[in-house]
Amino acid sequence: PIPTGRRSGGYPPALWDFDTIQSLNTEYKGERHMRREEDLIGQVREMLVHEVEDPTPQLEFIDDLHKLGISCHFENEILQILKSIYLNQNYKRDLYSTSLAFRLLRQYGFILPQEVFDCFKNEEGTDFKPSFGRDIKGLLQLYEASFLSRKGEETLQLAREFATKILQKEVDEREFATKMEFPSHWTVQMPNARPFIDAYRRRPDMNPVVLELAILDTNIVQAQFQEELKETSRWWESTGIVQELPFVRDRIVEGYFWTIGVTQRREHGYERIMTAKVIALVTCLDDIYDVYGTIEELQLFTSTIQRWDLESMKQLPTYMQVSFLALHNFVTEVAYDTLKKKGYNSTPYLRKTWVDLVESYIKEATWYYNGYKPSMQEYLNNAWISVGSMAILNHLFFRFTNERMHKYRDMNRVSSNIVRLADDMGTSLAEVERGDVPKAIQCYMNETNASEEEAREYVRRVIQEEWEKLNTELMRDDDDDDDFTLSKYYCEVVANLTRMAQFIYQDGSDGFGMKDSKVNRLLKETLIERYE
Ligand SMILES: CC1=CC[C@H](N(C)C)CC1
Ligand SMILES: [Mg+2]
Ligand SMILES: [Mg+2]
Ligand SMILES: [Mg+2]
Ligand SMILES: [Mg+2]
Repeated sequence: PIPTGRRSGGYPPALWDFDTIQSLNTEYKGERHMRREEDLIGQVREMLVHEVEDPTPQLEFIDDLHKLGISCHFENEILQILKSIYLNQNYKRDLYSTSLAFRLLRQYGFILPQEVFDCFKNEEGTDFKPSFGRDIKGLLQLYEASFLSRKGEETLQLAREFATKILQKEVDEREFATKMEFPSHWTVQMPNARPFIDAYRRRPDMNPVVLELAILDTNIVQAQFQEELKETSRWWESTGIVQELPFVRDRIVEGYFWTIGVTQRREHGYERIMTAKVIALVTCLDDIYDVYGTIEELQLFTSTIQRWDLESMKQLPTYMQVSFLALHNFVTEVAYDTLKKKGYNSTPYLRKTWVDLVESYIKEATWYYNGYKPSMQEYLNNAWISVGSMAILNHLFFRFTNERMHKYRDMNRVSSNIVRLADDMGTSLAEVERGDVPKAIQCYMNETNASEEEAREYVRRVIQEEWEKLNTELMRDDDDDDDFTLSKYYCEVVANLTRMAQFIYQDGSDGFGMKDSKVNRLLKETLIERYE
């Protein structure tokens, strides 16, 4: 056996200490700024009109508002415009306009059929007409639209292949590589808003009122995020986990940053703070099982959590008592808030979430201890749970739906598969190096003798296929929701959690606390530095 326990995860210390976090400040809490923002929102609202001959400029405007991070102020107007385009089918029939309309309509729930692209295909319908190969602007939009495909939509598969083949040659390699990794549909909104504002302000068609609103809004929402981060940091400090478990990743700022990708809606502060706590607890438990606990201690810890009783704690080492009690208190706090808000007791479901998580952890720890190398499928059947996304989704579930659990099962699992694969693409080399169960890349290499690059290519293909399944679930328009809005919010956070994992672990790096990463620069811009 390979002894588990008492290793180091090699994780650098926290980048911000408690006092630094608590001292964060910004002038954008003042009434003056709120009034100016309301005035600018009113002016921009006037620009959103839906009785127009050619809706393409409006579609481009909606796309800009989303990427500038301010679309949430114009939700009703945007839905009105898209609904009228969907009903009147009055978008222009060129490749660019059709592709743009297709993507935005589907993203907002108006499911345009893939047949709208038939007029661009050859007589046999076997491919797109070669003449469209010269329309780079249209091809880029067609490429973007292809990421809205559901299972079995061959025309969109054709569209992606047709566009990719030509764009790879025509468009500057680096720019297209970025587009390949982050098509709009896979791009999370809030952490990317500031780079988009930077680009927008240099555009010849930049609208000064829209720009002023985007700049003001990013500073105002940062003030709100900072207050939520301070509250999260006070909780993290109060658990004493950093003192009692010095080997654990101290990443409360990165954990909170994750949540602004999950939901950027101003009214979801409670959900962001709750999710940041879940991420901190998941990370703490992950490091206990992966790095520090001996196999005997881990077995004891797992049975205490399965029994969920405070009595059996005394058999645990102190560091496990602290983390179990912190977890127990958190679940009690959340269940209490849900009871007050929704009138029912979610404790049994939340408990099961954490029991499922640690049972997936002890399975990996036992595999590692026995030197067992699971097949890719066997590994994933457990690892969609052990990555931790289900802990987040199950806590958010009770805030955003009044539904029965089974309705979202497929969507949850597909999202978690992608989160797991993205996590492994970014972290598994270091984890396996330090000593951890073989992750997706290693499992595939063990199973097929493939090289690491071939394994990464395979994982990227699986992520694409999983997104098609996710799109299929997200666009399922069964109208049995007893509360459509809450269900829409839940579907939104599932898609955004997926996007945020791809963002954090982008280009195969671990953005969760590696200070020189692009992710950390965007974190500082979004949470710490004011935007000039
Ligand atoms: C969704 C999610 C995935 C993996 C993260 N790591 C850091 C444990 C925690 C949150
Ligand atoms: Mg780990
Ligand atoms: Mg782990
Ligand atoms: Mg992990
Ligand atoms: Mg990992």
